Amino acid sequence: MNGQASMKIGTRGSPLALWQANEVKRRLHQAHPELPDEAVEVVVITTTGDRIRDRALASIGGKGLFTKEIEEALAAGEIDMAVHSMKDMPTVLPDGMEICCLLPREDPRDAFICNVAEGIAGLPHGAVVGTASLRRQAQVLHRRPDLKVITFRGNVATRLEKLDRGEVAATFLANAGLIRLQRTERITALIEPEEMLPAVAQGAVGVEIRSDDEATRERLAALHDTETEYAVTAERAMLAALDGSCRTPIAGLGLRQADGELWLRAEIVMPDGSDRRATERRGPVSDAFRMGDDAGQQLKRDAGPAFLAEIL
Ligand SMILES: NCc1[nH]cc(CCC(=O)O)c1CC(=O)O
Repeated sequence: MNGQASMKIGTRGSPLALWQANEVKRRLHQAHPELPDEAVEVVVITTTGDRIRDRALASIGGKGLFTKEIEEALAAGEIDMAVHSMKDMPTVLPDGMEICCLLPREDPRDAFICNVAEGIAGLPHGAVVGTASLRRQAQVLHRRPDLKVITFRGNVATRLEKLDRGEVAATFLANAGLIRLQRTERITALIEPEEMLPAVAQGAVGVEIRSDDEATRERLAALHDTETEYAVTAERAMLAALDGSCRTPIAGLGLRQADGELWLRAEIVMPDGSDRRATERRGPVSDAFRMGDDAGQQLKRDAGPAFLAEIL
């Protein structure tokens, strides 16, 4: 930071994004108590993804719908850092940008929210489930081919209202988001990874900077969580090997085991639930990237061109 200029944190304006940006601000002040409150400023940036409300994001295609405008502001020096849900981050960042900091990961599990059943298995035959996530759609249809999945967008509050109006029997949301927005009272059940493997990097918040901005990098170093880095590195390497994104039916979760090894599980599922490929790896955390890349390559080989054409 030079002179009197404040550090600017760029973020989307959704309640969840704002919470995450303010959490980075809070942690910056905690790590650097000498920083006055006004030295760190949260700047809201509207993205293409925020403007599109009426269509399934998956049908629009293109990566980085929620990151493009924010990265442009970062490149232009209008902001000094961008706070993102790592789940929504493309695997390839623009030249000159990097994620230098990951906050300690929140619970990566999905939450099942429903007014008529205790879990997926208890849903009535043919029940309607709402989700905007191709991954959740594919996974729930794989388990329950009789269910009907409809596209379900909007922020957390909007989705819960639609559920209460009976538009759908159930929906899924990331537990991490519900915890951050203090809406966990709406959770019917948390879904174990064995039942529904979460999205790559779900629950992880990352901070992106310009690679040449040493001052901001140093400030953020105190906030970085290496445990989160191991898991997210393996998961994102797997996603990158498949050339996937948060809009593809790909799931992955790295967990540190009691013996210190990293355990990575990964799966790809046909959007209609009709087919699934899964693999796992165990190894030292120093191999996180290689394990993820290897798992992704294997899923690619196992699936073959026809399967891949359906999911990418
Ligand atoms: N794609 C939207 C999105 N991006 C991150 C989260 C939740 C928070 C997180 O995973 O860190 C959500 C909402 C959801 O999937 O329920």
